[in-house]
Amino acid sequence: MIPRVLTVAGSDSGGGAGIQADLKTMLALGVHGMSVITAVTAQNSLGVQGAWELPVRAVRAQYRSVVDDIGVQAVKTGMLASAELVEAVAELISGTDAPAVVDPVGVSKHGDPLLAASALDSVRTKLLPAATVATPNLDEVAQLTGVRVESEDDLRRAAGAVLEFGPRWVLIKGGHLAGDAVDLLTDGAAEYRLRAPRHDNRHTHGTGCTLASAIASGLAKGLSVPEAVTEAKEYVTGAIAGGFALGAGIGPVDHGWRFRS
Ligand SMILES: Nc1ncnc2c1ncn2[C@@H]1O[C@H](COP(=O)(O)OP(=O)(O)O)[C@@H](O)[C@H]1O
Ligand SMILES: Cc1ncc(COP(=O)(O)OP(=O)(O)O)c(N)n1
Repeated sequence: MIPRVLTVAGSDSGGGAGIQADLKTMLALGVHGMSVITAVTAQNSLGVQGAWELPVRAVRAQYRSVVDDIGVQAVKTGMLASAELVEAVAELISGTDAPAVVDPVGVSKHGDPLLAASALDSVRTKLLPAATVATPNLDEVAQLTGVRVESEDDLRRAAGAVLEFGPRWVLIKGGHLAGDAVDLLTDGAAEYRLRAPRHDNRHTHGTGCTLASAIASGLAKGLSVPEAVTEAKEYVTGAIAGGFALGAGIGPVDHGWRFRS
């Protein structure tokens, strides 16, 4: 049977990040993608013009509809907007027998907030402990732990600080550093550095969502965490190489790059 992956995230009207990026990634990687929408954003290549979260009961209902009938082999979480939604989703994924990839989305590439400041504590104490893999970027690491990553040498310290909150694995995304795009994956014992050449392409909208969804897709297929992250890194690197100049600002990555080569 086709592996089934559920994304619990916000909608990006521009189609580059959020639910739209997740479902495109899942299609490209050969799994059946399903969605629980937590919030709707009015968003394009220039930023986020508006955001509206859904009631907790609407999120719970979507989740139950999917999990209780269709079933899931992996869950990915993205934009959760508020403390109430973070806590509800943490409870839902904790009660589901499937690995969870938690992308602790804080702000968009343009600096627009996608999570209330009052929700940070719930992310630390409820959501991260429920994660099989947490995938913070450097801004999210700083927000959650206070650790500022200035160079590749700081990645291990950042990973240690996130692991303190209880995820089984952490992938620190070094995409915002200069030089090669280096990410660090560790469970506190094993450590992997995933390195890719930096593509000089400003059209990188949706990189984090794409990477996390690709990891969830690999886990749903039965890959180990290091295998799933390695395959996901290759996929997101190809998507960034093909990023589209759509709109006047930062365009989306190319989720369909493998269909074009
Ligand atoms: N210009 C780039 N070239 C190659 N890889 C990149 C580039 N920018 C980001 N990445 C990679 O994309 C993935 C997502 O990272 P990042 O952009 O930091 O996440 P986020 O979208 O959450 O800010 C990581 O694997 C990172 O190393
Ligand atoms: C609805 C929504 N969810 C998440 C994000 C952030 O996505 P990310 O992949 O980190 O991409 P950038 O915003 O950093 O380009 C979002 N923008 N919208």
